Amino acid sequence: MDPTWANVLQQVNEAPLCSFIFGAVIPGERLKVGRPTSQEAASLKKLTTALEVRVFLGYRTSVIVTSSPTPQRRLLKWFFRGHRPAPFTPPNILHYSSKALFRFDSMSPKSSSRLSHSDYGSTSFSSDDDEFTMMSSRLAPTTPPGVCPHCSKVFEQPVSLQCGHSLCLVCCHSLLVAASEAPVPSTPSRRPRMGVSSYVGFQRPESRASTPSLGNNNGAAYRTPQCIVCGAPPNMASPIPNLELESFLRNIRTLRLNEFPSSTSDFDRRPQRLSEALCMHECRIAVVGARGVGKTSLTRVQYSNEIMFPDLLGDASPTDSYIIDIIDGGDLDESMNNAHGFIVMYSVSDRRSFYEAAQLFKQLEVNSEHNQPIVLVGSKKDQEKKREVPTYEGQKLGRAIGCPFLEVSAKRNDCVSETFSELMILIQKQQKQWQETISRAIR
Ligand SMILES: Nc1nc2c(ncn2[C@@H]2O[C@H](COP(=O)(O)OP(=O)(O)OP(=O)(O)O)[C@@H](O)[C@H]2O)c(=O)[nH]1
Repeated sequence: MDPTWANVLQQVNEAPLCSFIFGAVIPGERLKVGRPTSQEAASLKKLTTALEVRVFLGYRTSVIVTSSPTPQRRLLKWFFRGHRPAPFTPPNILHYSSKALFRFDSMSPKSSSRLSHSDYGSTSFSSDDDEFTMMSSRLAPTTPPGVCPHCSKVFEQPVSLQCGHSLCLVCCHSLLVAASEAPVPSTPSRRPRMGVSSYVGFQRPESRASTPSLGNNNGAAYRTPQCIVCGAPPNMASPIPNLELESFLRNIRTLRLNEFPSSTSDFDRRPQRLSEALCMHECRIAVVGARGVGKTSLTRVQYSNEIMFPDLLGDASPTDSYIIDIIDGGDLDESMNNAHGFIVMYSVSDRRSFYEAAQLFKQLEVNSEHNQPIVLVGSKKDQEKKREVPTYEGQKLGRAIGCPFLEVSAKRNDCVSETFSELMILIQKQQKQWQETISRAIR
């Protein structure tokens, strides 16, 4: 498919209702499309509204449109480069960083997955992200991910309604009770008709009294209330326990960000963050180095590799989840205050950049208040013929300043994930040490 908006629009237009659209702001290598023109954006909005699907698109957006529901697994695998085995397990969908956000929405309300879009909600983009959101106008404002749209608290015993949206069991019950207590508009009594519908309308008075949880509407006994997210009508089928969501919520470690003495105050203030709802860790990694050493390339390759690191962290529990925000270049002074860790880069084919990396270390050592962990990286290791800095010099510098050293190639995707996971391990260790120090001081 030619990666143009005209093509994407055509695909969306032709896609049957059971199709899926995946939108992401990961700078994907395939189907990379630029910002749509206002006309294209308007057409897409019209289409997505008609199809009742929310699409999060933006600059550097990868869009995958498929006309069949079956290749979901393959597409997701492709999307995550096969790093995660099962699609539709919550971690696949929830793992994102503010700069690499993955959204999934099913156009089919009766999706095979019980994990509906409301379970993950919409995540507000930070104002500095050059992105925009197009939503179906028929949908109510969504709650943060993992939060019940009725009580606005993290789900407890979530159950899925027939439309696919979820509520806490208690909320579901109270909505039913409220519906049953609401005055029923006086309508002329209908003559009972033959068939299933007439049976539905009929209920013994004693059974109604004995089941106060059932909502009623002109005599019909409902077990699921009207959906407060999409307005789907009440239903006589019982809600289904959303076991996948429940087990995911159970597994999320409830380690609050504010337990860390790191500079997360700005994140704390952001409303409706995933971390607020589910208490995930947020972590900023600054990639610094001389011009042209490959900072952006490394960042991009890492984002398209895999976004989260729970399975890479050596001694971390498998439920540890980090939202990684990679700061590419940027102001060093600001990074020294904001970042939780640094990747200092030089290019193995540029000796000058090696000297600049050594200078950067000095700056970080002198000026950085938080003593953030650092990883030294020699980039472009694939350029063997142009090499100006031998490996042993990088190792020597790493030893001298006491930080891990790796040579990487963004071009070949060699040692990129390892670099980030190495740094994540150090950051995690440092945060644990801080925590212990604090709890000792409090005791
Ligand atoms: N051969 C090779 N080239 C690379 C690699 N990584 C980056 N490059 C090339 O190096 C050049 C600079 O890459 P960038 O990622 O833009 O470097 P940067 O450090 O972000 O540059 P500035 O933002 O200008 O400081 C580009 O032409 C890349 O294609 C690599 O691993 N191998």
